[in-house]
Amino acid sequence: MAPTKLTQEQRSTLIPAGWTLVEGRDAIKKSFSFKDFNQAFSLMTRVALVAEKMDHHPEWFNVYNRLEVTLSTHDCQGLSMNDINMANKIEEFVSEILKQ
Ligand SMILES: C[C@H](O)[C@H](O)[C@H]1CNC2=NC(N)=NC(=O)C2=N1
Repeated sequence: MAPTKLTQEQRSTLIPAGWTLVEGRDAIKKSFSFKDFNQAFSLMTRVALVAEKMDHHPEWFNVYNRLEVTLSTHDCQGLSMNDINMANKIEEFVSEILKQ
């Protein structure tokens, strides 16, 4: 089924901590900072595998230990539950990596 845009109610309750709305488009973003490139790329490889499984892909920009992630759903031109699910998955991986 095609994804649908989140309602205001869903936006206010489901967007995880630290994710902010992007200006000028219906998307959320968050910046992460790791110890080194190895940690940043470790997150990216984990996310890449999940993205393929979910058929939902992040936009991201990486420089060494820093990663900026933007989530939005092209199929509905805005935020959908796929973005919430992906953001939660990213948070889970980040906390695993930061524990190491
Ligand atoms: C054809 C394919 O299933 C779609 O284009 C998928 C792939 N990955 C996707 N990723 C994102 N972020 N949004 C989408 O709408 C999307 N759609």
